[in-house]
Amino acid sequence: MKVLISGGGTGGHIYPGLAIARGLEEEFDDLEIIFVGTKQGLEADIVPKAGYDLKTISVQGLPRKLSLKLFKSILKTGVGLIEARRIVKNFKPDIVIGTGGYVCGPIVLAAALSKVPTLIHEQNAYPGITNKLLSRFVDRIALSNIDAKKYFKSKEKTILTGNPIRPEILKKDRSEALRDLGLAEDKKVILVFGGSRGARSINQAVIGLYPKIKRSNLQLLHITGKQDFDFVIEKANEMGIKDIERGNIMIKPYLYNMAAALAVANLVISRAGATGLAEITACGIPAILIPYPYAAENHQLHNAQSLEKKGAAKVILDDQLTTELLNEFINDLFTDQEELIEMADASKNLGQPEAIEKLINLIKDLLGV
Ligand SMILES: CC(=O)N[C@H]1[C@@H](OP(=O)(O)OP(=O)(O)OC[C@H]2O[C@@H](n3ccc(=O)[nH]c3=O)[C@H](O)[C@@H]2O)O[C@H](CO)[C@@H](O)[C@@H]1O
Repeated sequence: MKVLISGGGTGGHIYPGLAIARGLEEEFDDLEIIFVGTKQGLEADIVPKAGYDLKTISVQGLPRKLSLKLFKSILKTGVGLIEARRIVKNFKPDIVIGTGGYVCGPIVLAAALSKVPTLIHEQNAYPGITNKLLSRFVDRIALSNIDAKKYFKSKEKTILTGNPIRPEILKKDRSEALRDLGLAEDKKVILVFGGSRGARSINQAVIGLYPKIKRSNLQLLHITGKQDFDFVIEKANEMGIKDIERGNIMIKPYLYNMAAALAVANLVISRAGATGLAEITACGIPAILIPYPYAAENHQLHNAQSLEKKGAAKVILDDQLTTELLNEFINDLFTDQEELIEMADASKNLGQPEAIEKLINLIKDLLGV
């Protein structure tokens, strides 16, 4: 069976595609999978590292305003559509799956026009523009959140599946993960990450925690995002925290082994992207969430509040984030372990580890196998 998966731009769109690929591999023996993305998106780095072939097309997001840039983008999308048609014609997929990001536009459209079965997956309660446009052409629209349904005209095509998690995330053993990461067995771990690209405001507030964490019996695994890594290291050096791989603080630009990080985390501090939250809850980790304030329709605030309401997370607004406030939250949570345990239970209750199975069943239905 040949499967073409497209999703790109940020990790939140790519990892659900990788989860589907892994899920299909567990189900089918005779499988050929390729991914389609752009050279500029994070997929160009992540997908080959995950062991899959990535074909690229030239496409870029359309600016909302009338401008020369809009004209150029339309032209590029036209070229992308020709490239996408060629890929579909040559690869002859049995199904094409889009997991969001503008790169899915040409490839899923080219497949639908060639009568190849198509499925798109929407991670957010507020759908992305590409998925909204594609919804008219595709066979099925898988949703992570039922709130997204109202935004799609073809409601009969929608089906609630949840957000698929890479199977390795659910299987990772904590002791093995601690060894993989080089962290100590006897200290609790706080995992910090600002989505797939990092978050400057979170990094700045977390840097302020270093001196205290250094002296505490907590360990900090701080994933800064590639852009901020040098800046964070410089600040750490200025604070005299040179031995960054030892004194309770580990700083990384990006982690390809997120399964290990999630297996060891006793608390997560992060943005509130839908894919990250699906992983955090599937692993039952309590969280302090700082939603990205400029996400479309403020959907990260919506994501974060739905965890907060169920007792799985604390929410700090980006403009109120300070080292002192973070410190206070961390102190309270690690002093009152009972609350941390309750939050972990609430988080676990929200997790949907079965989402991957639902998606695989949907794919099987579409293929009639
Ligand atoms: C700014 C913005 O609009 N962000 C959107 C983007 O977030 P973003 O791309 O940041 O996605 P998420 O936070 O949802 O997920 C991050 C993903 O990257 C992985 N990861 C992260 C860091 C790392 O070092 N290694 C690693 O593997 C995580 O395990 C997770 O799978 O897509 C999400 C899903 O459509 C949306 O909900 C977010 O609102």
